[in-house]
Amino acid sequence: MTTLPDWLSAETDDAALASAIASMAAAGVDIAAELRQAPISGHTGLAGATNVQGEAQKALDVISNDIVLKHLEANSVISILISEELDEAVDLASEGRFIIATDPLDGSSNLDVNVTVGTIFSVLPAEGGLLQKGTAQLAAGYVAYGPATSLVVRITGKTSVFTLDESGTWQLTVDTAAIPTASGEFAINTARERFWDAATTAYVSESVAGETGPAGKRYNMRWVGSMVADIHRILMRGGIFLYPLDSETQSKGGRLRLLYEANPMAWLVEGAGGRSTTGTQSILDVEATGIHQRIPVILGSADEVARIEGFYAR
Ligand SMILES: O=P(O)(O)OC[C@H]1O[C@](O)(COP(=O)(O)O)[C@@H](O)[C@@H]1O
Ligand SMILES: [Mg+2]
Ligand SMILES: [Mg+2]
Repeated sequence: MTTLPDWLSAETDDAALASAIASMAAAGVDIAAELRQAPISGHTGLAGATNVQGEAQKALDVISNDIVLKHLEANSVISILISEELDEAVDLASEGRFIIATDPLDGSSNLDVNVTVGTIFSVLPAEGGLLQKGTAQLAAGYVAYGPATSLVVRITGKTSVFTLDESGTWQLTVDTAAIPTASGEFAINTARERFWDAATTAYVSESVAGETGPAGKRYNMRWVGSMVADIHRILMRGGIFLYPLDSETQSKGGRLRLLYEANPMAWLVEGAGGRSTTGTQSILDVEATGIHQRIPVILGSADEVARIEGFYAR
């Protein structure tokens, strides 16, 4: 049995980096325990506050953020925490070497219906400052709280998947995730069609036309509404996830956040042989201009990402 500590020591000689990842994995174990009890403890509802993005916080958004903060405060290698739920970056250990950017609870609109949610994190070098490109990441990961609790993690090599066992140990269940190059599954919120740009409209209508259209192949559509769940499906069996820039999100720059949603997911998807783009450039090359910056996100099977890039290039 390969456990997370074995994997970490095989993937990096940097014990401090390994401990930063282990702290996020430990936070995931605690958040999983909260989520299992949430309908009983009554924590699925609103917290009564809004975050810096103007979104109503769920009680579990706040609880998950507090759990992450507790684990990171206890680890002297962590210098700064950036979180979806915190307006400003939080200074932790002054000598710490790493910044963690996190979405402590992704997909929280799915909490009251018992559908998979997640915790996403990115590890950056402290010396690079708050605003770094995705290419500067030292590691990234997410925890998916579904029928099984999964931890997906990558330092700079392969993307691996762990499953939480009954004793609270992360056991390696997929050594090297490999996203199939070709796929017939796309994920997009089609209720936003009236806001889409020409490239997105063309990509989706060609997909929906299936084997009788120009794509010459049948497609299926899936949209969980939790990015972690949609990306986990793509990591395990291929597909493409799209939250493109549209006329409604244009003024904000997009819907999803660069530092703690797009960058870590792009890091993991690319480690599994998939691709990432905003439509016009690699997500990992986007200059960060704010800790809560939003960007358009397209991720997944290489052939499908290339197909939509073709529409953006026209
Ligand atoms: O409401 P929509 O348009 O379906 O958007 C869903 C997307 O928003 C998110 O819920 C945003 O994340 P948070 O729940 O962390 O705010 C993603 O997980 C998901 O992909
Ligand atoms: Mg999110
Ligand atoms: Mg969130």
